[in-house]
Amino acid sequence: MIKIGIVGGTGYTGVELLRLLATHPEAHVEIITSRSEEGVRVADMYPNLRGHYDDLAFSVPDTAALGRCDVVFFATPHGVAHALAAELLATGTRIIDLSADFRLRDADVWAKWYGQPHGAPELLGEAVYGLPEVNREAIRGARLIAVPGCYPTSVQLGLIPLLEAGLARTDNLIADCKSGVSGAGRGAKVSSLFGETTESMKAYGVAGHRHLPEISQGLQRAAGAEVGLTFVPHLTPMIRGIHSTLYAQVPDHSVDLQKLFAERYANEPFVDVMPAGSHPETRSVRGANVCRLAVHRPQGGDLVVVLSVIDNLVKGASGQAIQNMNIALGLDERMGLAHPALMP
Ligand SMILES: NC(=O)C1=CN([C@@H]2O[C@H](COP(=O)(O)OP(=O)(O)OC[C@H]3O[C@@H](n4cnc5c(N)ncnc54)[C@H](OP(=O)(O)O)[C@@H]3O)[C@@H](O)[C@H]2O)C=CC1
Ligand SMILES: CC(=O)N[C@@H](CCC(=O)OP(=O)(O)O)C(=O)O
Repeated sequence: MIKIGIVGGTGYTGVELLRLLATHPEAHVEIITSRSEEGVRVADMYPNLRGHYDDLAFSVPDTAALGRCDVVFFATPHGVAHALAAELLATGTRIIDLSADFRLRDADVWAKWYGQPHGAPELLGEAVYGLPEVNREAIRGARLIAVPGCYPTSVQLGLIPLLEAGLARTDNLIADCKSGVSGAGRGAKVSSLFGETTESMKAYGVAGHRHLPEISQGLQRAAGAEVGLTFVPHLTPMIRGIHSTLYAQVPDHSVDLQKLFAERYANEPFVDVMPAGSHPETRSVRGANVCRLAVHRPQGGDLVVVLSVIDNLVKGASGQAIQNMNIALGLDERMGLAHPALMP
């Protein structure tokens, strides 16, 4: 069995890791940390996990104990993995980081967007960006994996077929994205209150959101050129899910876009290109490690619209993290992740 440690077990992505790993045939969670809930049994805090982790309790992070695990997931705010990664890697432990600590290649760009110096620039050369659909070979055997952000996963999967094929104009891409409230984490905040988020919707971060450089980095890699991207995230009254409506100018009408997308993702177990004319719904990916896509060319014009939906906590975080673990360890990529979504 693979010995697993999870740092940050009381957040939404931490408990989602527990839910998914409960049915993973090769994984055994040995350590789950929380500084605020030390000693509390996991099954007492999370009744949905009763019958699974009955002997497991939260403990404070202990680097020596984590270093005895085969894989440590960081489900923590940014900066935490920076502080512990080097020591853990030295013990031979693999790190799968759900935070943004190792997603950007450039430490100065990271510092600008995260408002603090990068805490481990010496590890950036080793860090692998864990989007399997573009980086599978590098993930195999990797010791330090940066799991992509939720918005970046949905936007990149939707636009890369057009960019890799050189079909989309790169100077005016638009990503109009809606997220459920769990994307903001489990910490108490006025902006996440039921009374603030129900029966209302709002944009935020229009002037610049920290996912902009991450998305741009991935799109530039796909396009082989600089990209101009407008990214507008929105908070919507749902718990889970991201719906991205993506706009790209595609002046070449000779290519069958439905076929292009279907072929690009033909061998991808967790990307579903829906039939022409589809409108994927967030509920159809709820709880599942899948991105559903639909490509449209309204009224036969130059503007192409791609619809992309994921569950922010699964393909946008914890499911993708486990997908990365499976690939890194040479397991079947689908192990523990094959279940369908909760809703039609
Ligand atoms: N929510 C989402 O949809 C997504 C989140 N992410 C990223 O994943 C990470 C976790 O997100 P999420 O689960 O929402 O976060 P939460 O805020 O819900 O949980 C954070 C967890 O980290 C622990 N923690 C906080 N500070 C420290 C610290 N200094 N040292 C050790 N543990 C700490 C907390 O427990 P305690 O304080 O008790 O120790 C808690 O368990 C973040 O970086 C987030 O940006 C990525 C993709 C999607
Ligand atoms: C709705 C909401 O607040 N979403 C978060 C992004 C989700 C997230 O956790 O960001 P990472 O993937 O980079 O960790 C935000 O806009 O900051």
